[in-house]
Amino acid sequence: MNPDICRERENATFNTETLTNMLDGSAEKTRRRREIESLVINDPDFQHDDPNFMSRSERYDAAVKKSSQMIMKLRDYGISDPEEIYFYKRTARRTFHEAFGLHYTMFLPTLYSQCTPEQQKKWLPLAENFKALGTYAQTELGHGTHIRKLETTATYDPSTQEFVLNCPTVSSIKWWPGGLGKTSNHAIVLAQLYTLGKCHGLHAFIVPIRCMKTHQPLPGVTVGDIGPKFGFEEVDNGYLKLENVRIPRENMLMKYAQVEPDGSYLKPPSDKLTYGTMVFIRAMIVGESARALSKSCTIAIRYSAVRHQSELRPGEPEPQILDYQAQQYKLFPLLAAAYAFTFVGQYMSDTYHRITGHINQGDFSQLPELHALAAGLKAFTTWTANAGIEVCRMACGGHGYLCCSGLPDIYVTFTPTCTYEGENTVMMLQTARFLVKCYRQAREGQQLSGTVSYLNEQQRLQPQPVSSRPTVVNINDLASLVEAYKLRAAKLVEVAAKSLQGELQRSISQEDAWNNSSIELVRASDAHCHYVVVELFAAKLSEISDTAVHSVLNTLALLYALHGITLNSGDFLQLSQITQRIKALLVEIRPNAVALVDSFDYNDEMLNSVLGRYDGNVYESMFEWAKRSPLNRTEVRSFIIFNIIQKK
Ligand SMILES: CCCCCCCCCCCCCCCCCCCCCC(=O)SCCNC(=O)CCNC(=O)[C@H](O)C(C)(C)COP(=O)(O)OP(=O)(O)OC[C@H]1O[C@@H](n2cnc3c(N)ncnc32)[C@H](O)[C@@H]1OP(=O)(O)O
Ligand SMILES: Cc1cc2nc3c(=O)[nH]c(=O)nc-3n(C[C@H](O)[C@H](O)[C@H](O)COP(=O)(O)OP(=O)(O)OC[C@H]3O[C@@H](n4cnc5c(N)ncnc54)[C@H](O)[C@@H]3O)c2cc1C
Repeated sequence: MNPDICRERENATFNTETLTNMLDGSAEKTRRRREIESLVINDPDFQHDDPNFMSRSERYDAAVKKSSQMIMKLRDYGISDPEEIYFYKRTARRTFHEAFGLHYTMFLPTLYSQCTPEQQKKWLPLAENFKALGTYAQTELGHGTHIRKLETTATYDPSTQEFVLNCPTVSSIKWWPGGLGKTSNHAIVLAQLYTLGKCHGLHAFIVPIRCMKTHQPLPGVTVGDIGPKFGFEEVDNGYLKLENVRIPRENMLMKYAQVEPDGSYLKPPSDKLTYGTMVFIRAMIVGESARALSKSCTIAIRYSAVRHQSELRPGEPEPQILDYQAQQYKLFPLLAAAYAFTFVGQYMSDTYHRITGHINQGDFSQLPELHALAAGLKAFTTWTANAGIEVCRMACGGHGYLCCSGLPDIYVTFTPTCTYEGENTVMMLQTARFLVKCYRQAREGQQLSGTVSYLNEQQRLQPQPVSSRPTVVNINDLASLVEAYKLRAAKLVEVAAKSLQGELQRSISQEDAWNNSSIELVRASDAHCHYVVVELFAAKLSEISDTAVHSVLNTLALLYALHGITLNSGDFLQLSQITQRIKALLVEIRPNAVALVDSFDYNDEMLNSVLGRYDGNVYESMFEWAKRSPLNRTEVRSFIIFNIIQKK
């Protein structure tokens, strides 16, 4: 064990186990999570080669093998609780995606949420037993964001009681779905429904694409892999062209909208229910942001504790790079964000399950808020985490650029979360749409509840000009900082609403007014989400009874809130003390930095980083890793070089 890292742990002011238990929910939950993780870590079947030394095809094959092994083993162990399955899989996957990822994250959830009981009876046993291996095929070459314009059609033929599916143009070819290229034999296809000559918009259909016996593409189906990408090398994101593919009427997901045998159409209670799976994944991605950022911080902070570089004082030994204020300023606000997002992720998951419970009972009243919250927080947390991973990588200097640091893999695997499941700017604009609507309702005297209830105060604040509103009062008091964020959000929602109003007064169309105000609208959403994160972090503190843990998390929460103010200082009144206070907080956090990342409790196998190793023995491991590079298998690799040298 590296002596520096041992000393860091000895000097921590709190018990890491207590904090880990809190993050997991209880000591028992920590015990069970670790038990599940050790099933993977101690399993010789999961000691695969490092994917970085494999070709793309080898990576895909290994990912398929791993996915099928996971299915068998989960069955053998009798693990069926979704959360426990998730723990098992994320340990086995490590930083990467799994070959059957879309089957779990989108195909199955769509079947659970959008099938009638009869459809569930047919499809769930097939899907849960992996006979029907599925993906979610929505995006087309021409459209990913604006899904109302998708071109794939499903036309009902009452004479045979079938839908006929077609991708009529090049731009309508389905493009991107994970697991579509080579793995899946079924797809949930989103298509424009036509019945009795009328288009009823997007609906979801279960489409068999490959033979369940031979795995060959079915007649009318052209399907394949879209080629190498920025990351996701083990995933066969695919294309799909459907030409007169017939499926039975029962293959339309009919929990909400229905097509009767004679072709008559029954409307759903809300046409946005077809978008339900996207809301689910957006809600879950918030927690994924926390995990990607906490892993990156674990690597960068542990490494910064063992890396010595430069001189602080002449003649003295080189200090740990974690002692440089500039290094702390890069990493500790990210560490604080990782904790904040962990709590926000838990909140988002709870909120999703609570509101979907109401939706299942027929109460759709909270759907708009759920959509706005999931869209906004997905965008807010993925943007921050995405940028933060890169900061962590650069904070490791040159070694951060090596794949064995783990950071490049975390980055390329995480960065598409800013794009998939709703491009982030577009998601922020969806949240803004909700906020502006709420703002107008509040102005009309309606009492708002939930995360937007602060907009009720617009009325009270109305006579005051925006610039004279109170701002940060006490920079050491979290409640006061929450208030400052609340006022900033209220102010920026008002600015956006007024911009819209101003544009409309110039008698331009609603749509153009919206486009001309989109910078203000995105800023309003960003401010709203930032407020929600600070609020939830502060609320979490009130649940913590352990004094030492409370104290260190309070320091992190203050840093998160104050750092956010300095990044957006134009929106707050500038307070000269804030930078000084931030510097003091960095000093406070310094002795606990390693213990705070230890509390995330990532074991070495999951972290997969030579720089972030628990024992801090980074240099020995880097050398061992380098020796395994395929280029080192022979001393003379390229005979071209050899020939050149010989000619000289
Ligand atoms: C911890 C333990 C846990 C245990 C369990 C753990 C298990 C799981 C673990 C999971 C780990 C995670 C990792 C994931 C990795 C997976 C890889 C994923 C791969 C990626 C897959 C994909 O990438 S798959 C394609 C996604 N592709 C989009 O994402 C398209 C975006 N594009 C749109 O989504 C629409 O195009 C867009 C823009 C809204 C406009 O839609 P539009 O034109 O129809 O609507 P308008 O804008 O006109 O709005 C009209 C009104 O609809 C309202 N509204 C709109 N949407 C609504 C909605 N969803 N719900 C309610 N209301 C909605 C709106 O608010 C308006 O309301 P109002 O009128 O009242 O104002
Ligand atoms: C790794 C990966 C996996 C994926 N997996 C799947 C999958 O399994 N299934 C599936 O169906 N899809 C999948 N996708 C596709 C993904 O959902 C889309 O790429 C995503 O929804 C964004 O759509 P787009 O590509 O059309 O971007 P575009 O909408 O073309 O975005 C390009 C730019 O235009 C801007 N823009 C677009 N519309 C607006 C607007 N209204 N206002 C302001 N700015 C706007 C955006 O902000 C962005 O800057 C995947 C994508 C990736 C990268």
